[in-house]
Amino acid sequence: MQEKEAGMLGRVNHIAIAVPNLAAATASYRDVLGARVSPPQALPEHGVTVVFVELPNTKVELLEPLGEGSPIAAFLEKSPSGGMHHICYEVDDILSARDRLVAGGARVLGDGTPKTGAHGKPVLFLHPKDFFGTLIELEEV
Ligand SMILES: CC[C@@H](C(=O)O)C(=O)SCCNC(=O)CCNC(=O)[C@H](O)C(C)(C)COP(=O)(O)OP(=O)(O)OC[C@H]1O[C@@H](n2cnc3c(N)ncnc32)[C@H](O)[C@@H]1OP(=O)(O)O
Ligand SMILES: [Co+2]
Repeated sequence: MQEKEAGMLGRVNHIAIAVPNLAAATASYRDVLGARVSPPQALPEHGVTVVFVELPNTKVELLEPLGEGSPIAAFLEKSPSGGMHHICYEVDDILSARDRLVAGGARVLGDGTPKTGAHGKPVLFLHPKDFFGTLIELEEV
């Protein structure tokens, strides 16, 4: 895979954890870990409902499946108690990042057209098999 141009990735926007029960996970982060947690956002176009745990230097996204055909259903079948699901890096220009990654041999999931993510920004996903078993999300900020 071609070396990515230096400086393509910005901050870690969030680390995502898939959970079987979002209300229980929210209560645990709020009441046991003492964290500030946003209200749930249902995102049917992504097949998930999410909350964000607000941290000083980044966020944790807790997500549970929403509706039929959720992209995280199979993940939770394999890991019924939940698990680390993806890491989201910020990029300045998601289309140029996509084109550079595809030119370098990486697989962009879906048809390569960015979707609007939980923060109302364009997002794309890169196949976990291309990045050491880690699902990568890119969010344009
Ligand atoms: C809230 C909106 C947005 C935001 O703004 O933050 C989001 O975060 S939405 C989050 C949910 N949406 C997505 O995850 C979209 C991208 N994901 C997908 O398209 C799929 O999950 C997938 C990556 C294609 C996997 O789909 P799955 O049905 O599990 O396919 P397979 O069972 O064939 O898996 C293939 C292979 O990949 C391994 N895998 C699956 N998920 C992950 C993961 N999260 N991390 C690492 N590896 C993963 C899976 O185990 C298979 O491996 P093998 O069994 O070794 O082949
Ligand atoms: Co995400």
